[in-house]
This record gives sequence, structure tokens and C-alpha cells, in this order.
Amino acid sequence: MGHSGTERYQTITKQYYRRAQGVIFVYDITSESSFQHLMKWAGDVDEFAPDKVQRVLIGNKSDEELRRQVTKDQGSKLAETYGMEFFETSASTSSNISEAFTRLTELVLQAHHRDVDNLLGALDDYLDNNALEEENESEGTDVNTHRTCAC
Ligand SMILES: Nc1nc2c(ncn2[C@@H]2O[C@H](COP(=O)(O)OP(=O)(O)OP(=O)(O)O)[C@@H](O)[C@H]2O)c(=O)[nH]1
Repeated sequence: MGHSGTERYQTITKQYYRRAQGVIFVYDITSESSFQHLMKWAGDVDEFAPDKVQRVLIGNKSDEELRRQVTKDQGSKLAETYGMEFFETSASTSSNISEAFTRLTELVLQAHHRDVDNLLGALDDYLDNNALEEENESEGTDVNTHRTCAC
């Protein structure tokens, strides 16, 4: 890919990352270099995706055991380092594909629920504070009213 093509591609991916809720990192278990490239992708997501983005790691082509270059252990160790869950899949036989997508979806929904709970908590605190302030204010008014009456 040419230089300008790379730049254009990066502009597009940055825009995709900005609103991402879930990311699936995929390497090819028969390609050591695809595994090495994950660092760059993970760095891009760290840089451009929202903090709460949910991520899973997939080693694809698990049907190609004879051509394997990346062990399952290497995959799960990397996933652990990045704090992601790990799946080996085969798009060819459909092995583990729906499990991986379902898990990412669950993680995204959990993150949403946490957000909603936090917002509701913040709203509760805000309303409690407002109620307290109103109480204090009305007590203040009482004193003033009282004083006024005393004059
Ligand atoms: N054996 C096997 N081959 C697969 C599997 N998944 C994809 N392939 C093959 O791998 C090749 C690359 O697949 P793509 O889907 O084009 O992979 P990609 O990384 O999106 O490639 P680009 O679109 O070029 O970036 C194709 O020949 C697929 O048929 C798999 O699980 N097992």
C-alpha cells in the first residue's frame, strides 16, 4: 500500500474507532507475522477508541493445525497481557465463532449497564444534594421571616 493510501486508511480507521463499543482483534494462527502485528492494532485502539471499549482476541484458522505457527498458549498469554478474553476460531468450519461474538456482545452490554448504573447513581446524588440545599434555604428563610416578624 502506498504512503497516501496508508494515511487515508488511517483517517478512516480513526473515525471507526471513535464510536466503537467492541473490538475483535484477529490474527491467523498459521502466520507468526499476523500475531506480531497485533501490537500495532492494540496501540491504535488504545489511542483512538473510547476508554470503555470492550475487546476480545481471536486466533483464526484453528482448522489448520498442521500449518500452525502460533501456539494456543502464546495467544492466551497475549490476551492476558492485554486484559482480553481469548478464542481460537475457524471461519472455515464455524468453530467457536458464535461463542466469540456472543461473549463480546455480553461484555458490551455489561459495560452499558455499568454506565447506566453510574449515571443513575450520579443523578441520585445530585437530587439528594439539591433536596438538602432546598431544606437549608427554606430554614434560612424561616429565620429571616421570624426576625422580620420580631421587629
Ligand atoms: N483454513 C482456513 N482459511 C481461512 C479461515 N478464515 C479465512 N480463511 C482464508 O484466509 C484467506 C484470507 O481471508 P480474508 O477473509 O480475506 O482475510 P482478511 O484478513 O480479511 O484479508 P484482507 O481482506 O486481504 O485484509 C482466504 O483465503 C480465506 O478463505 C479459516 O478459519 N480457516
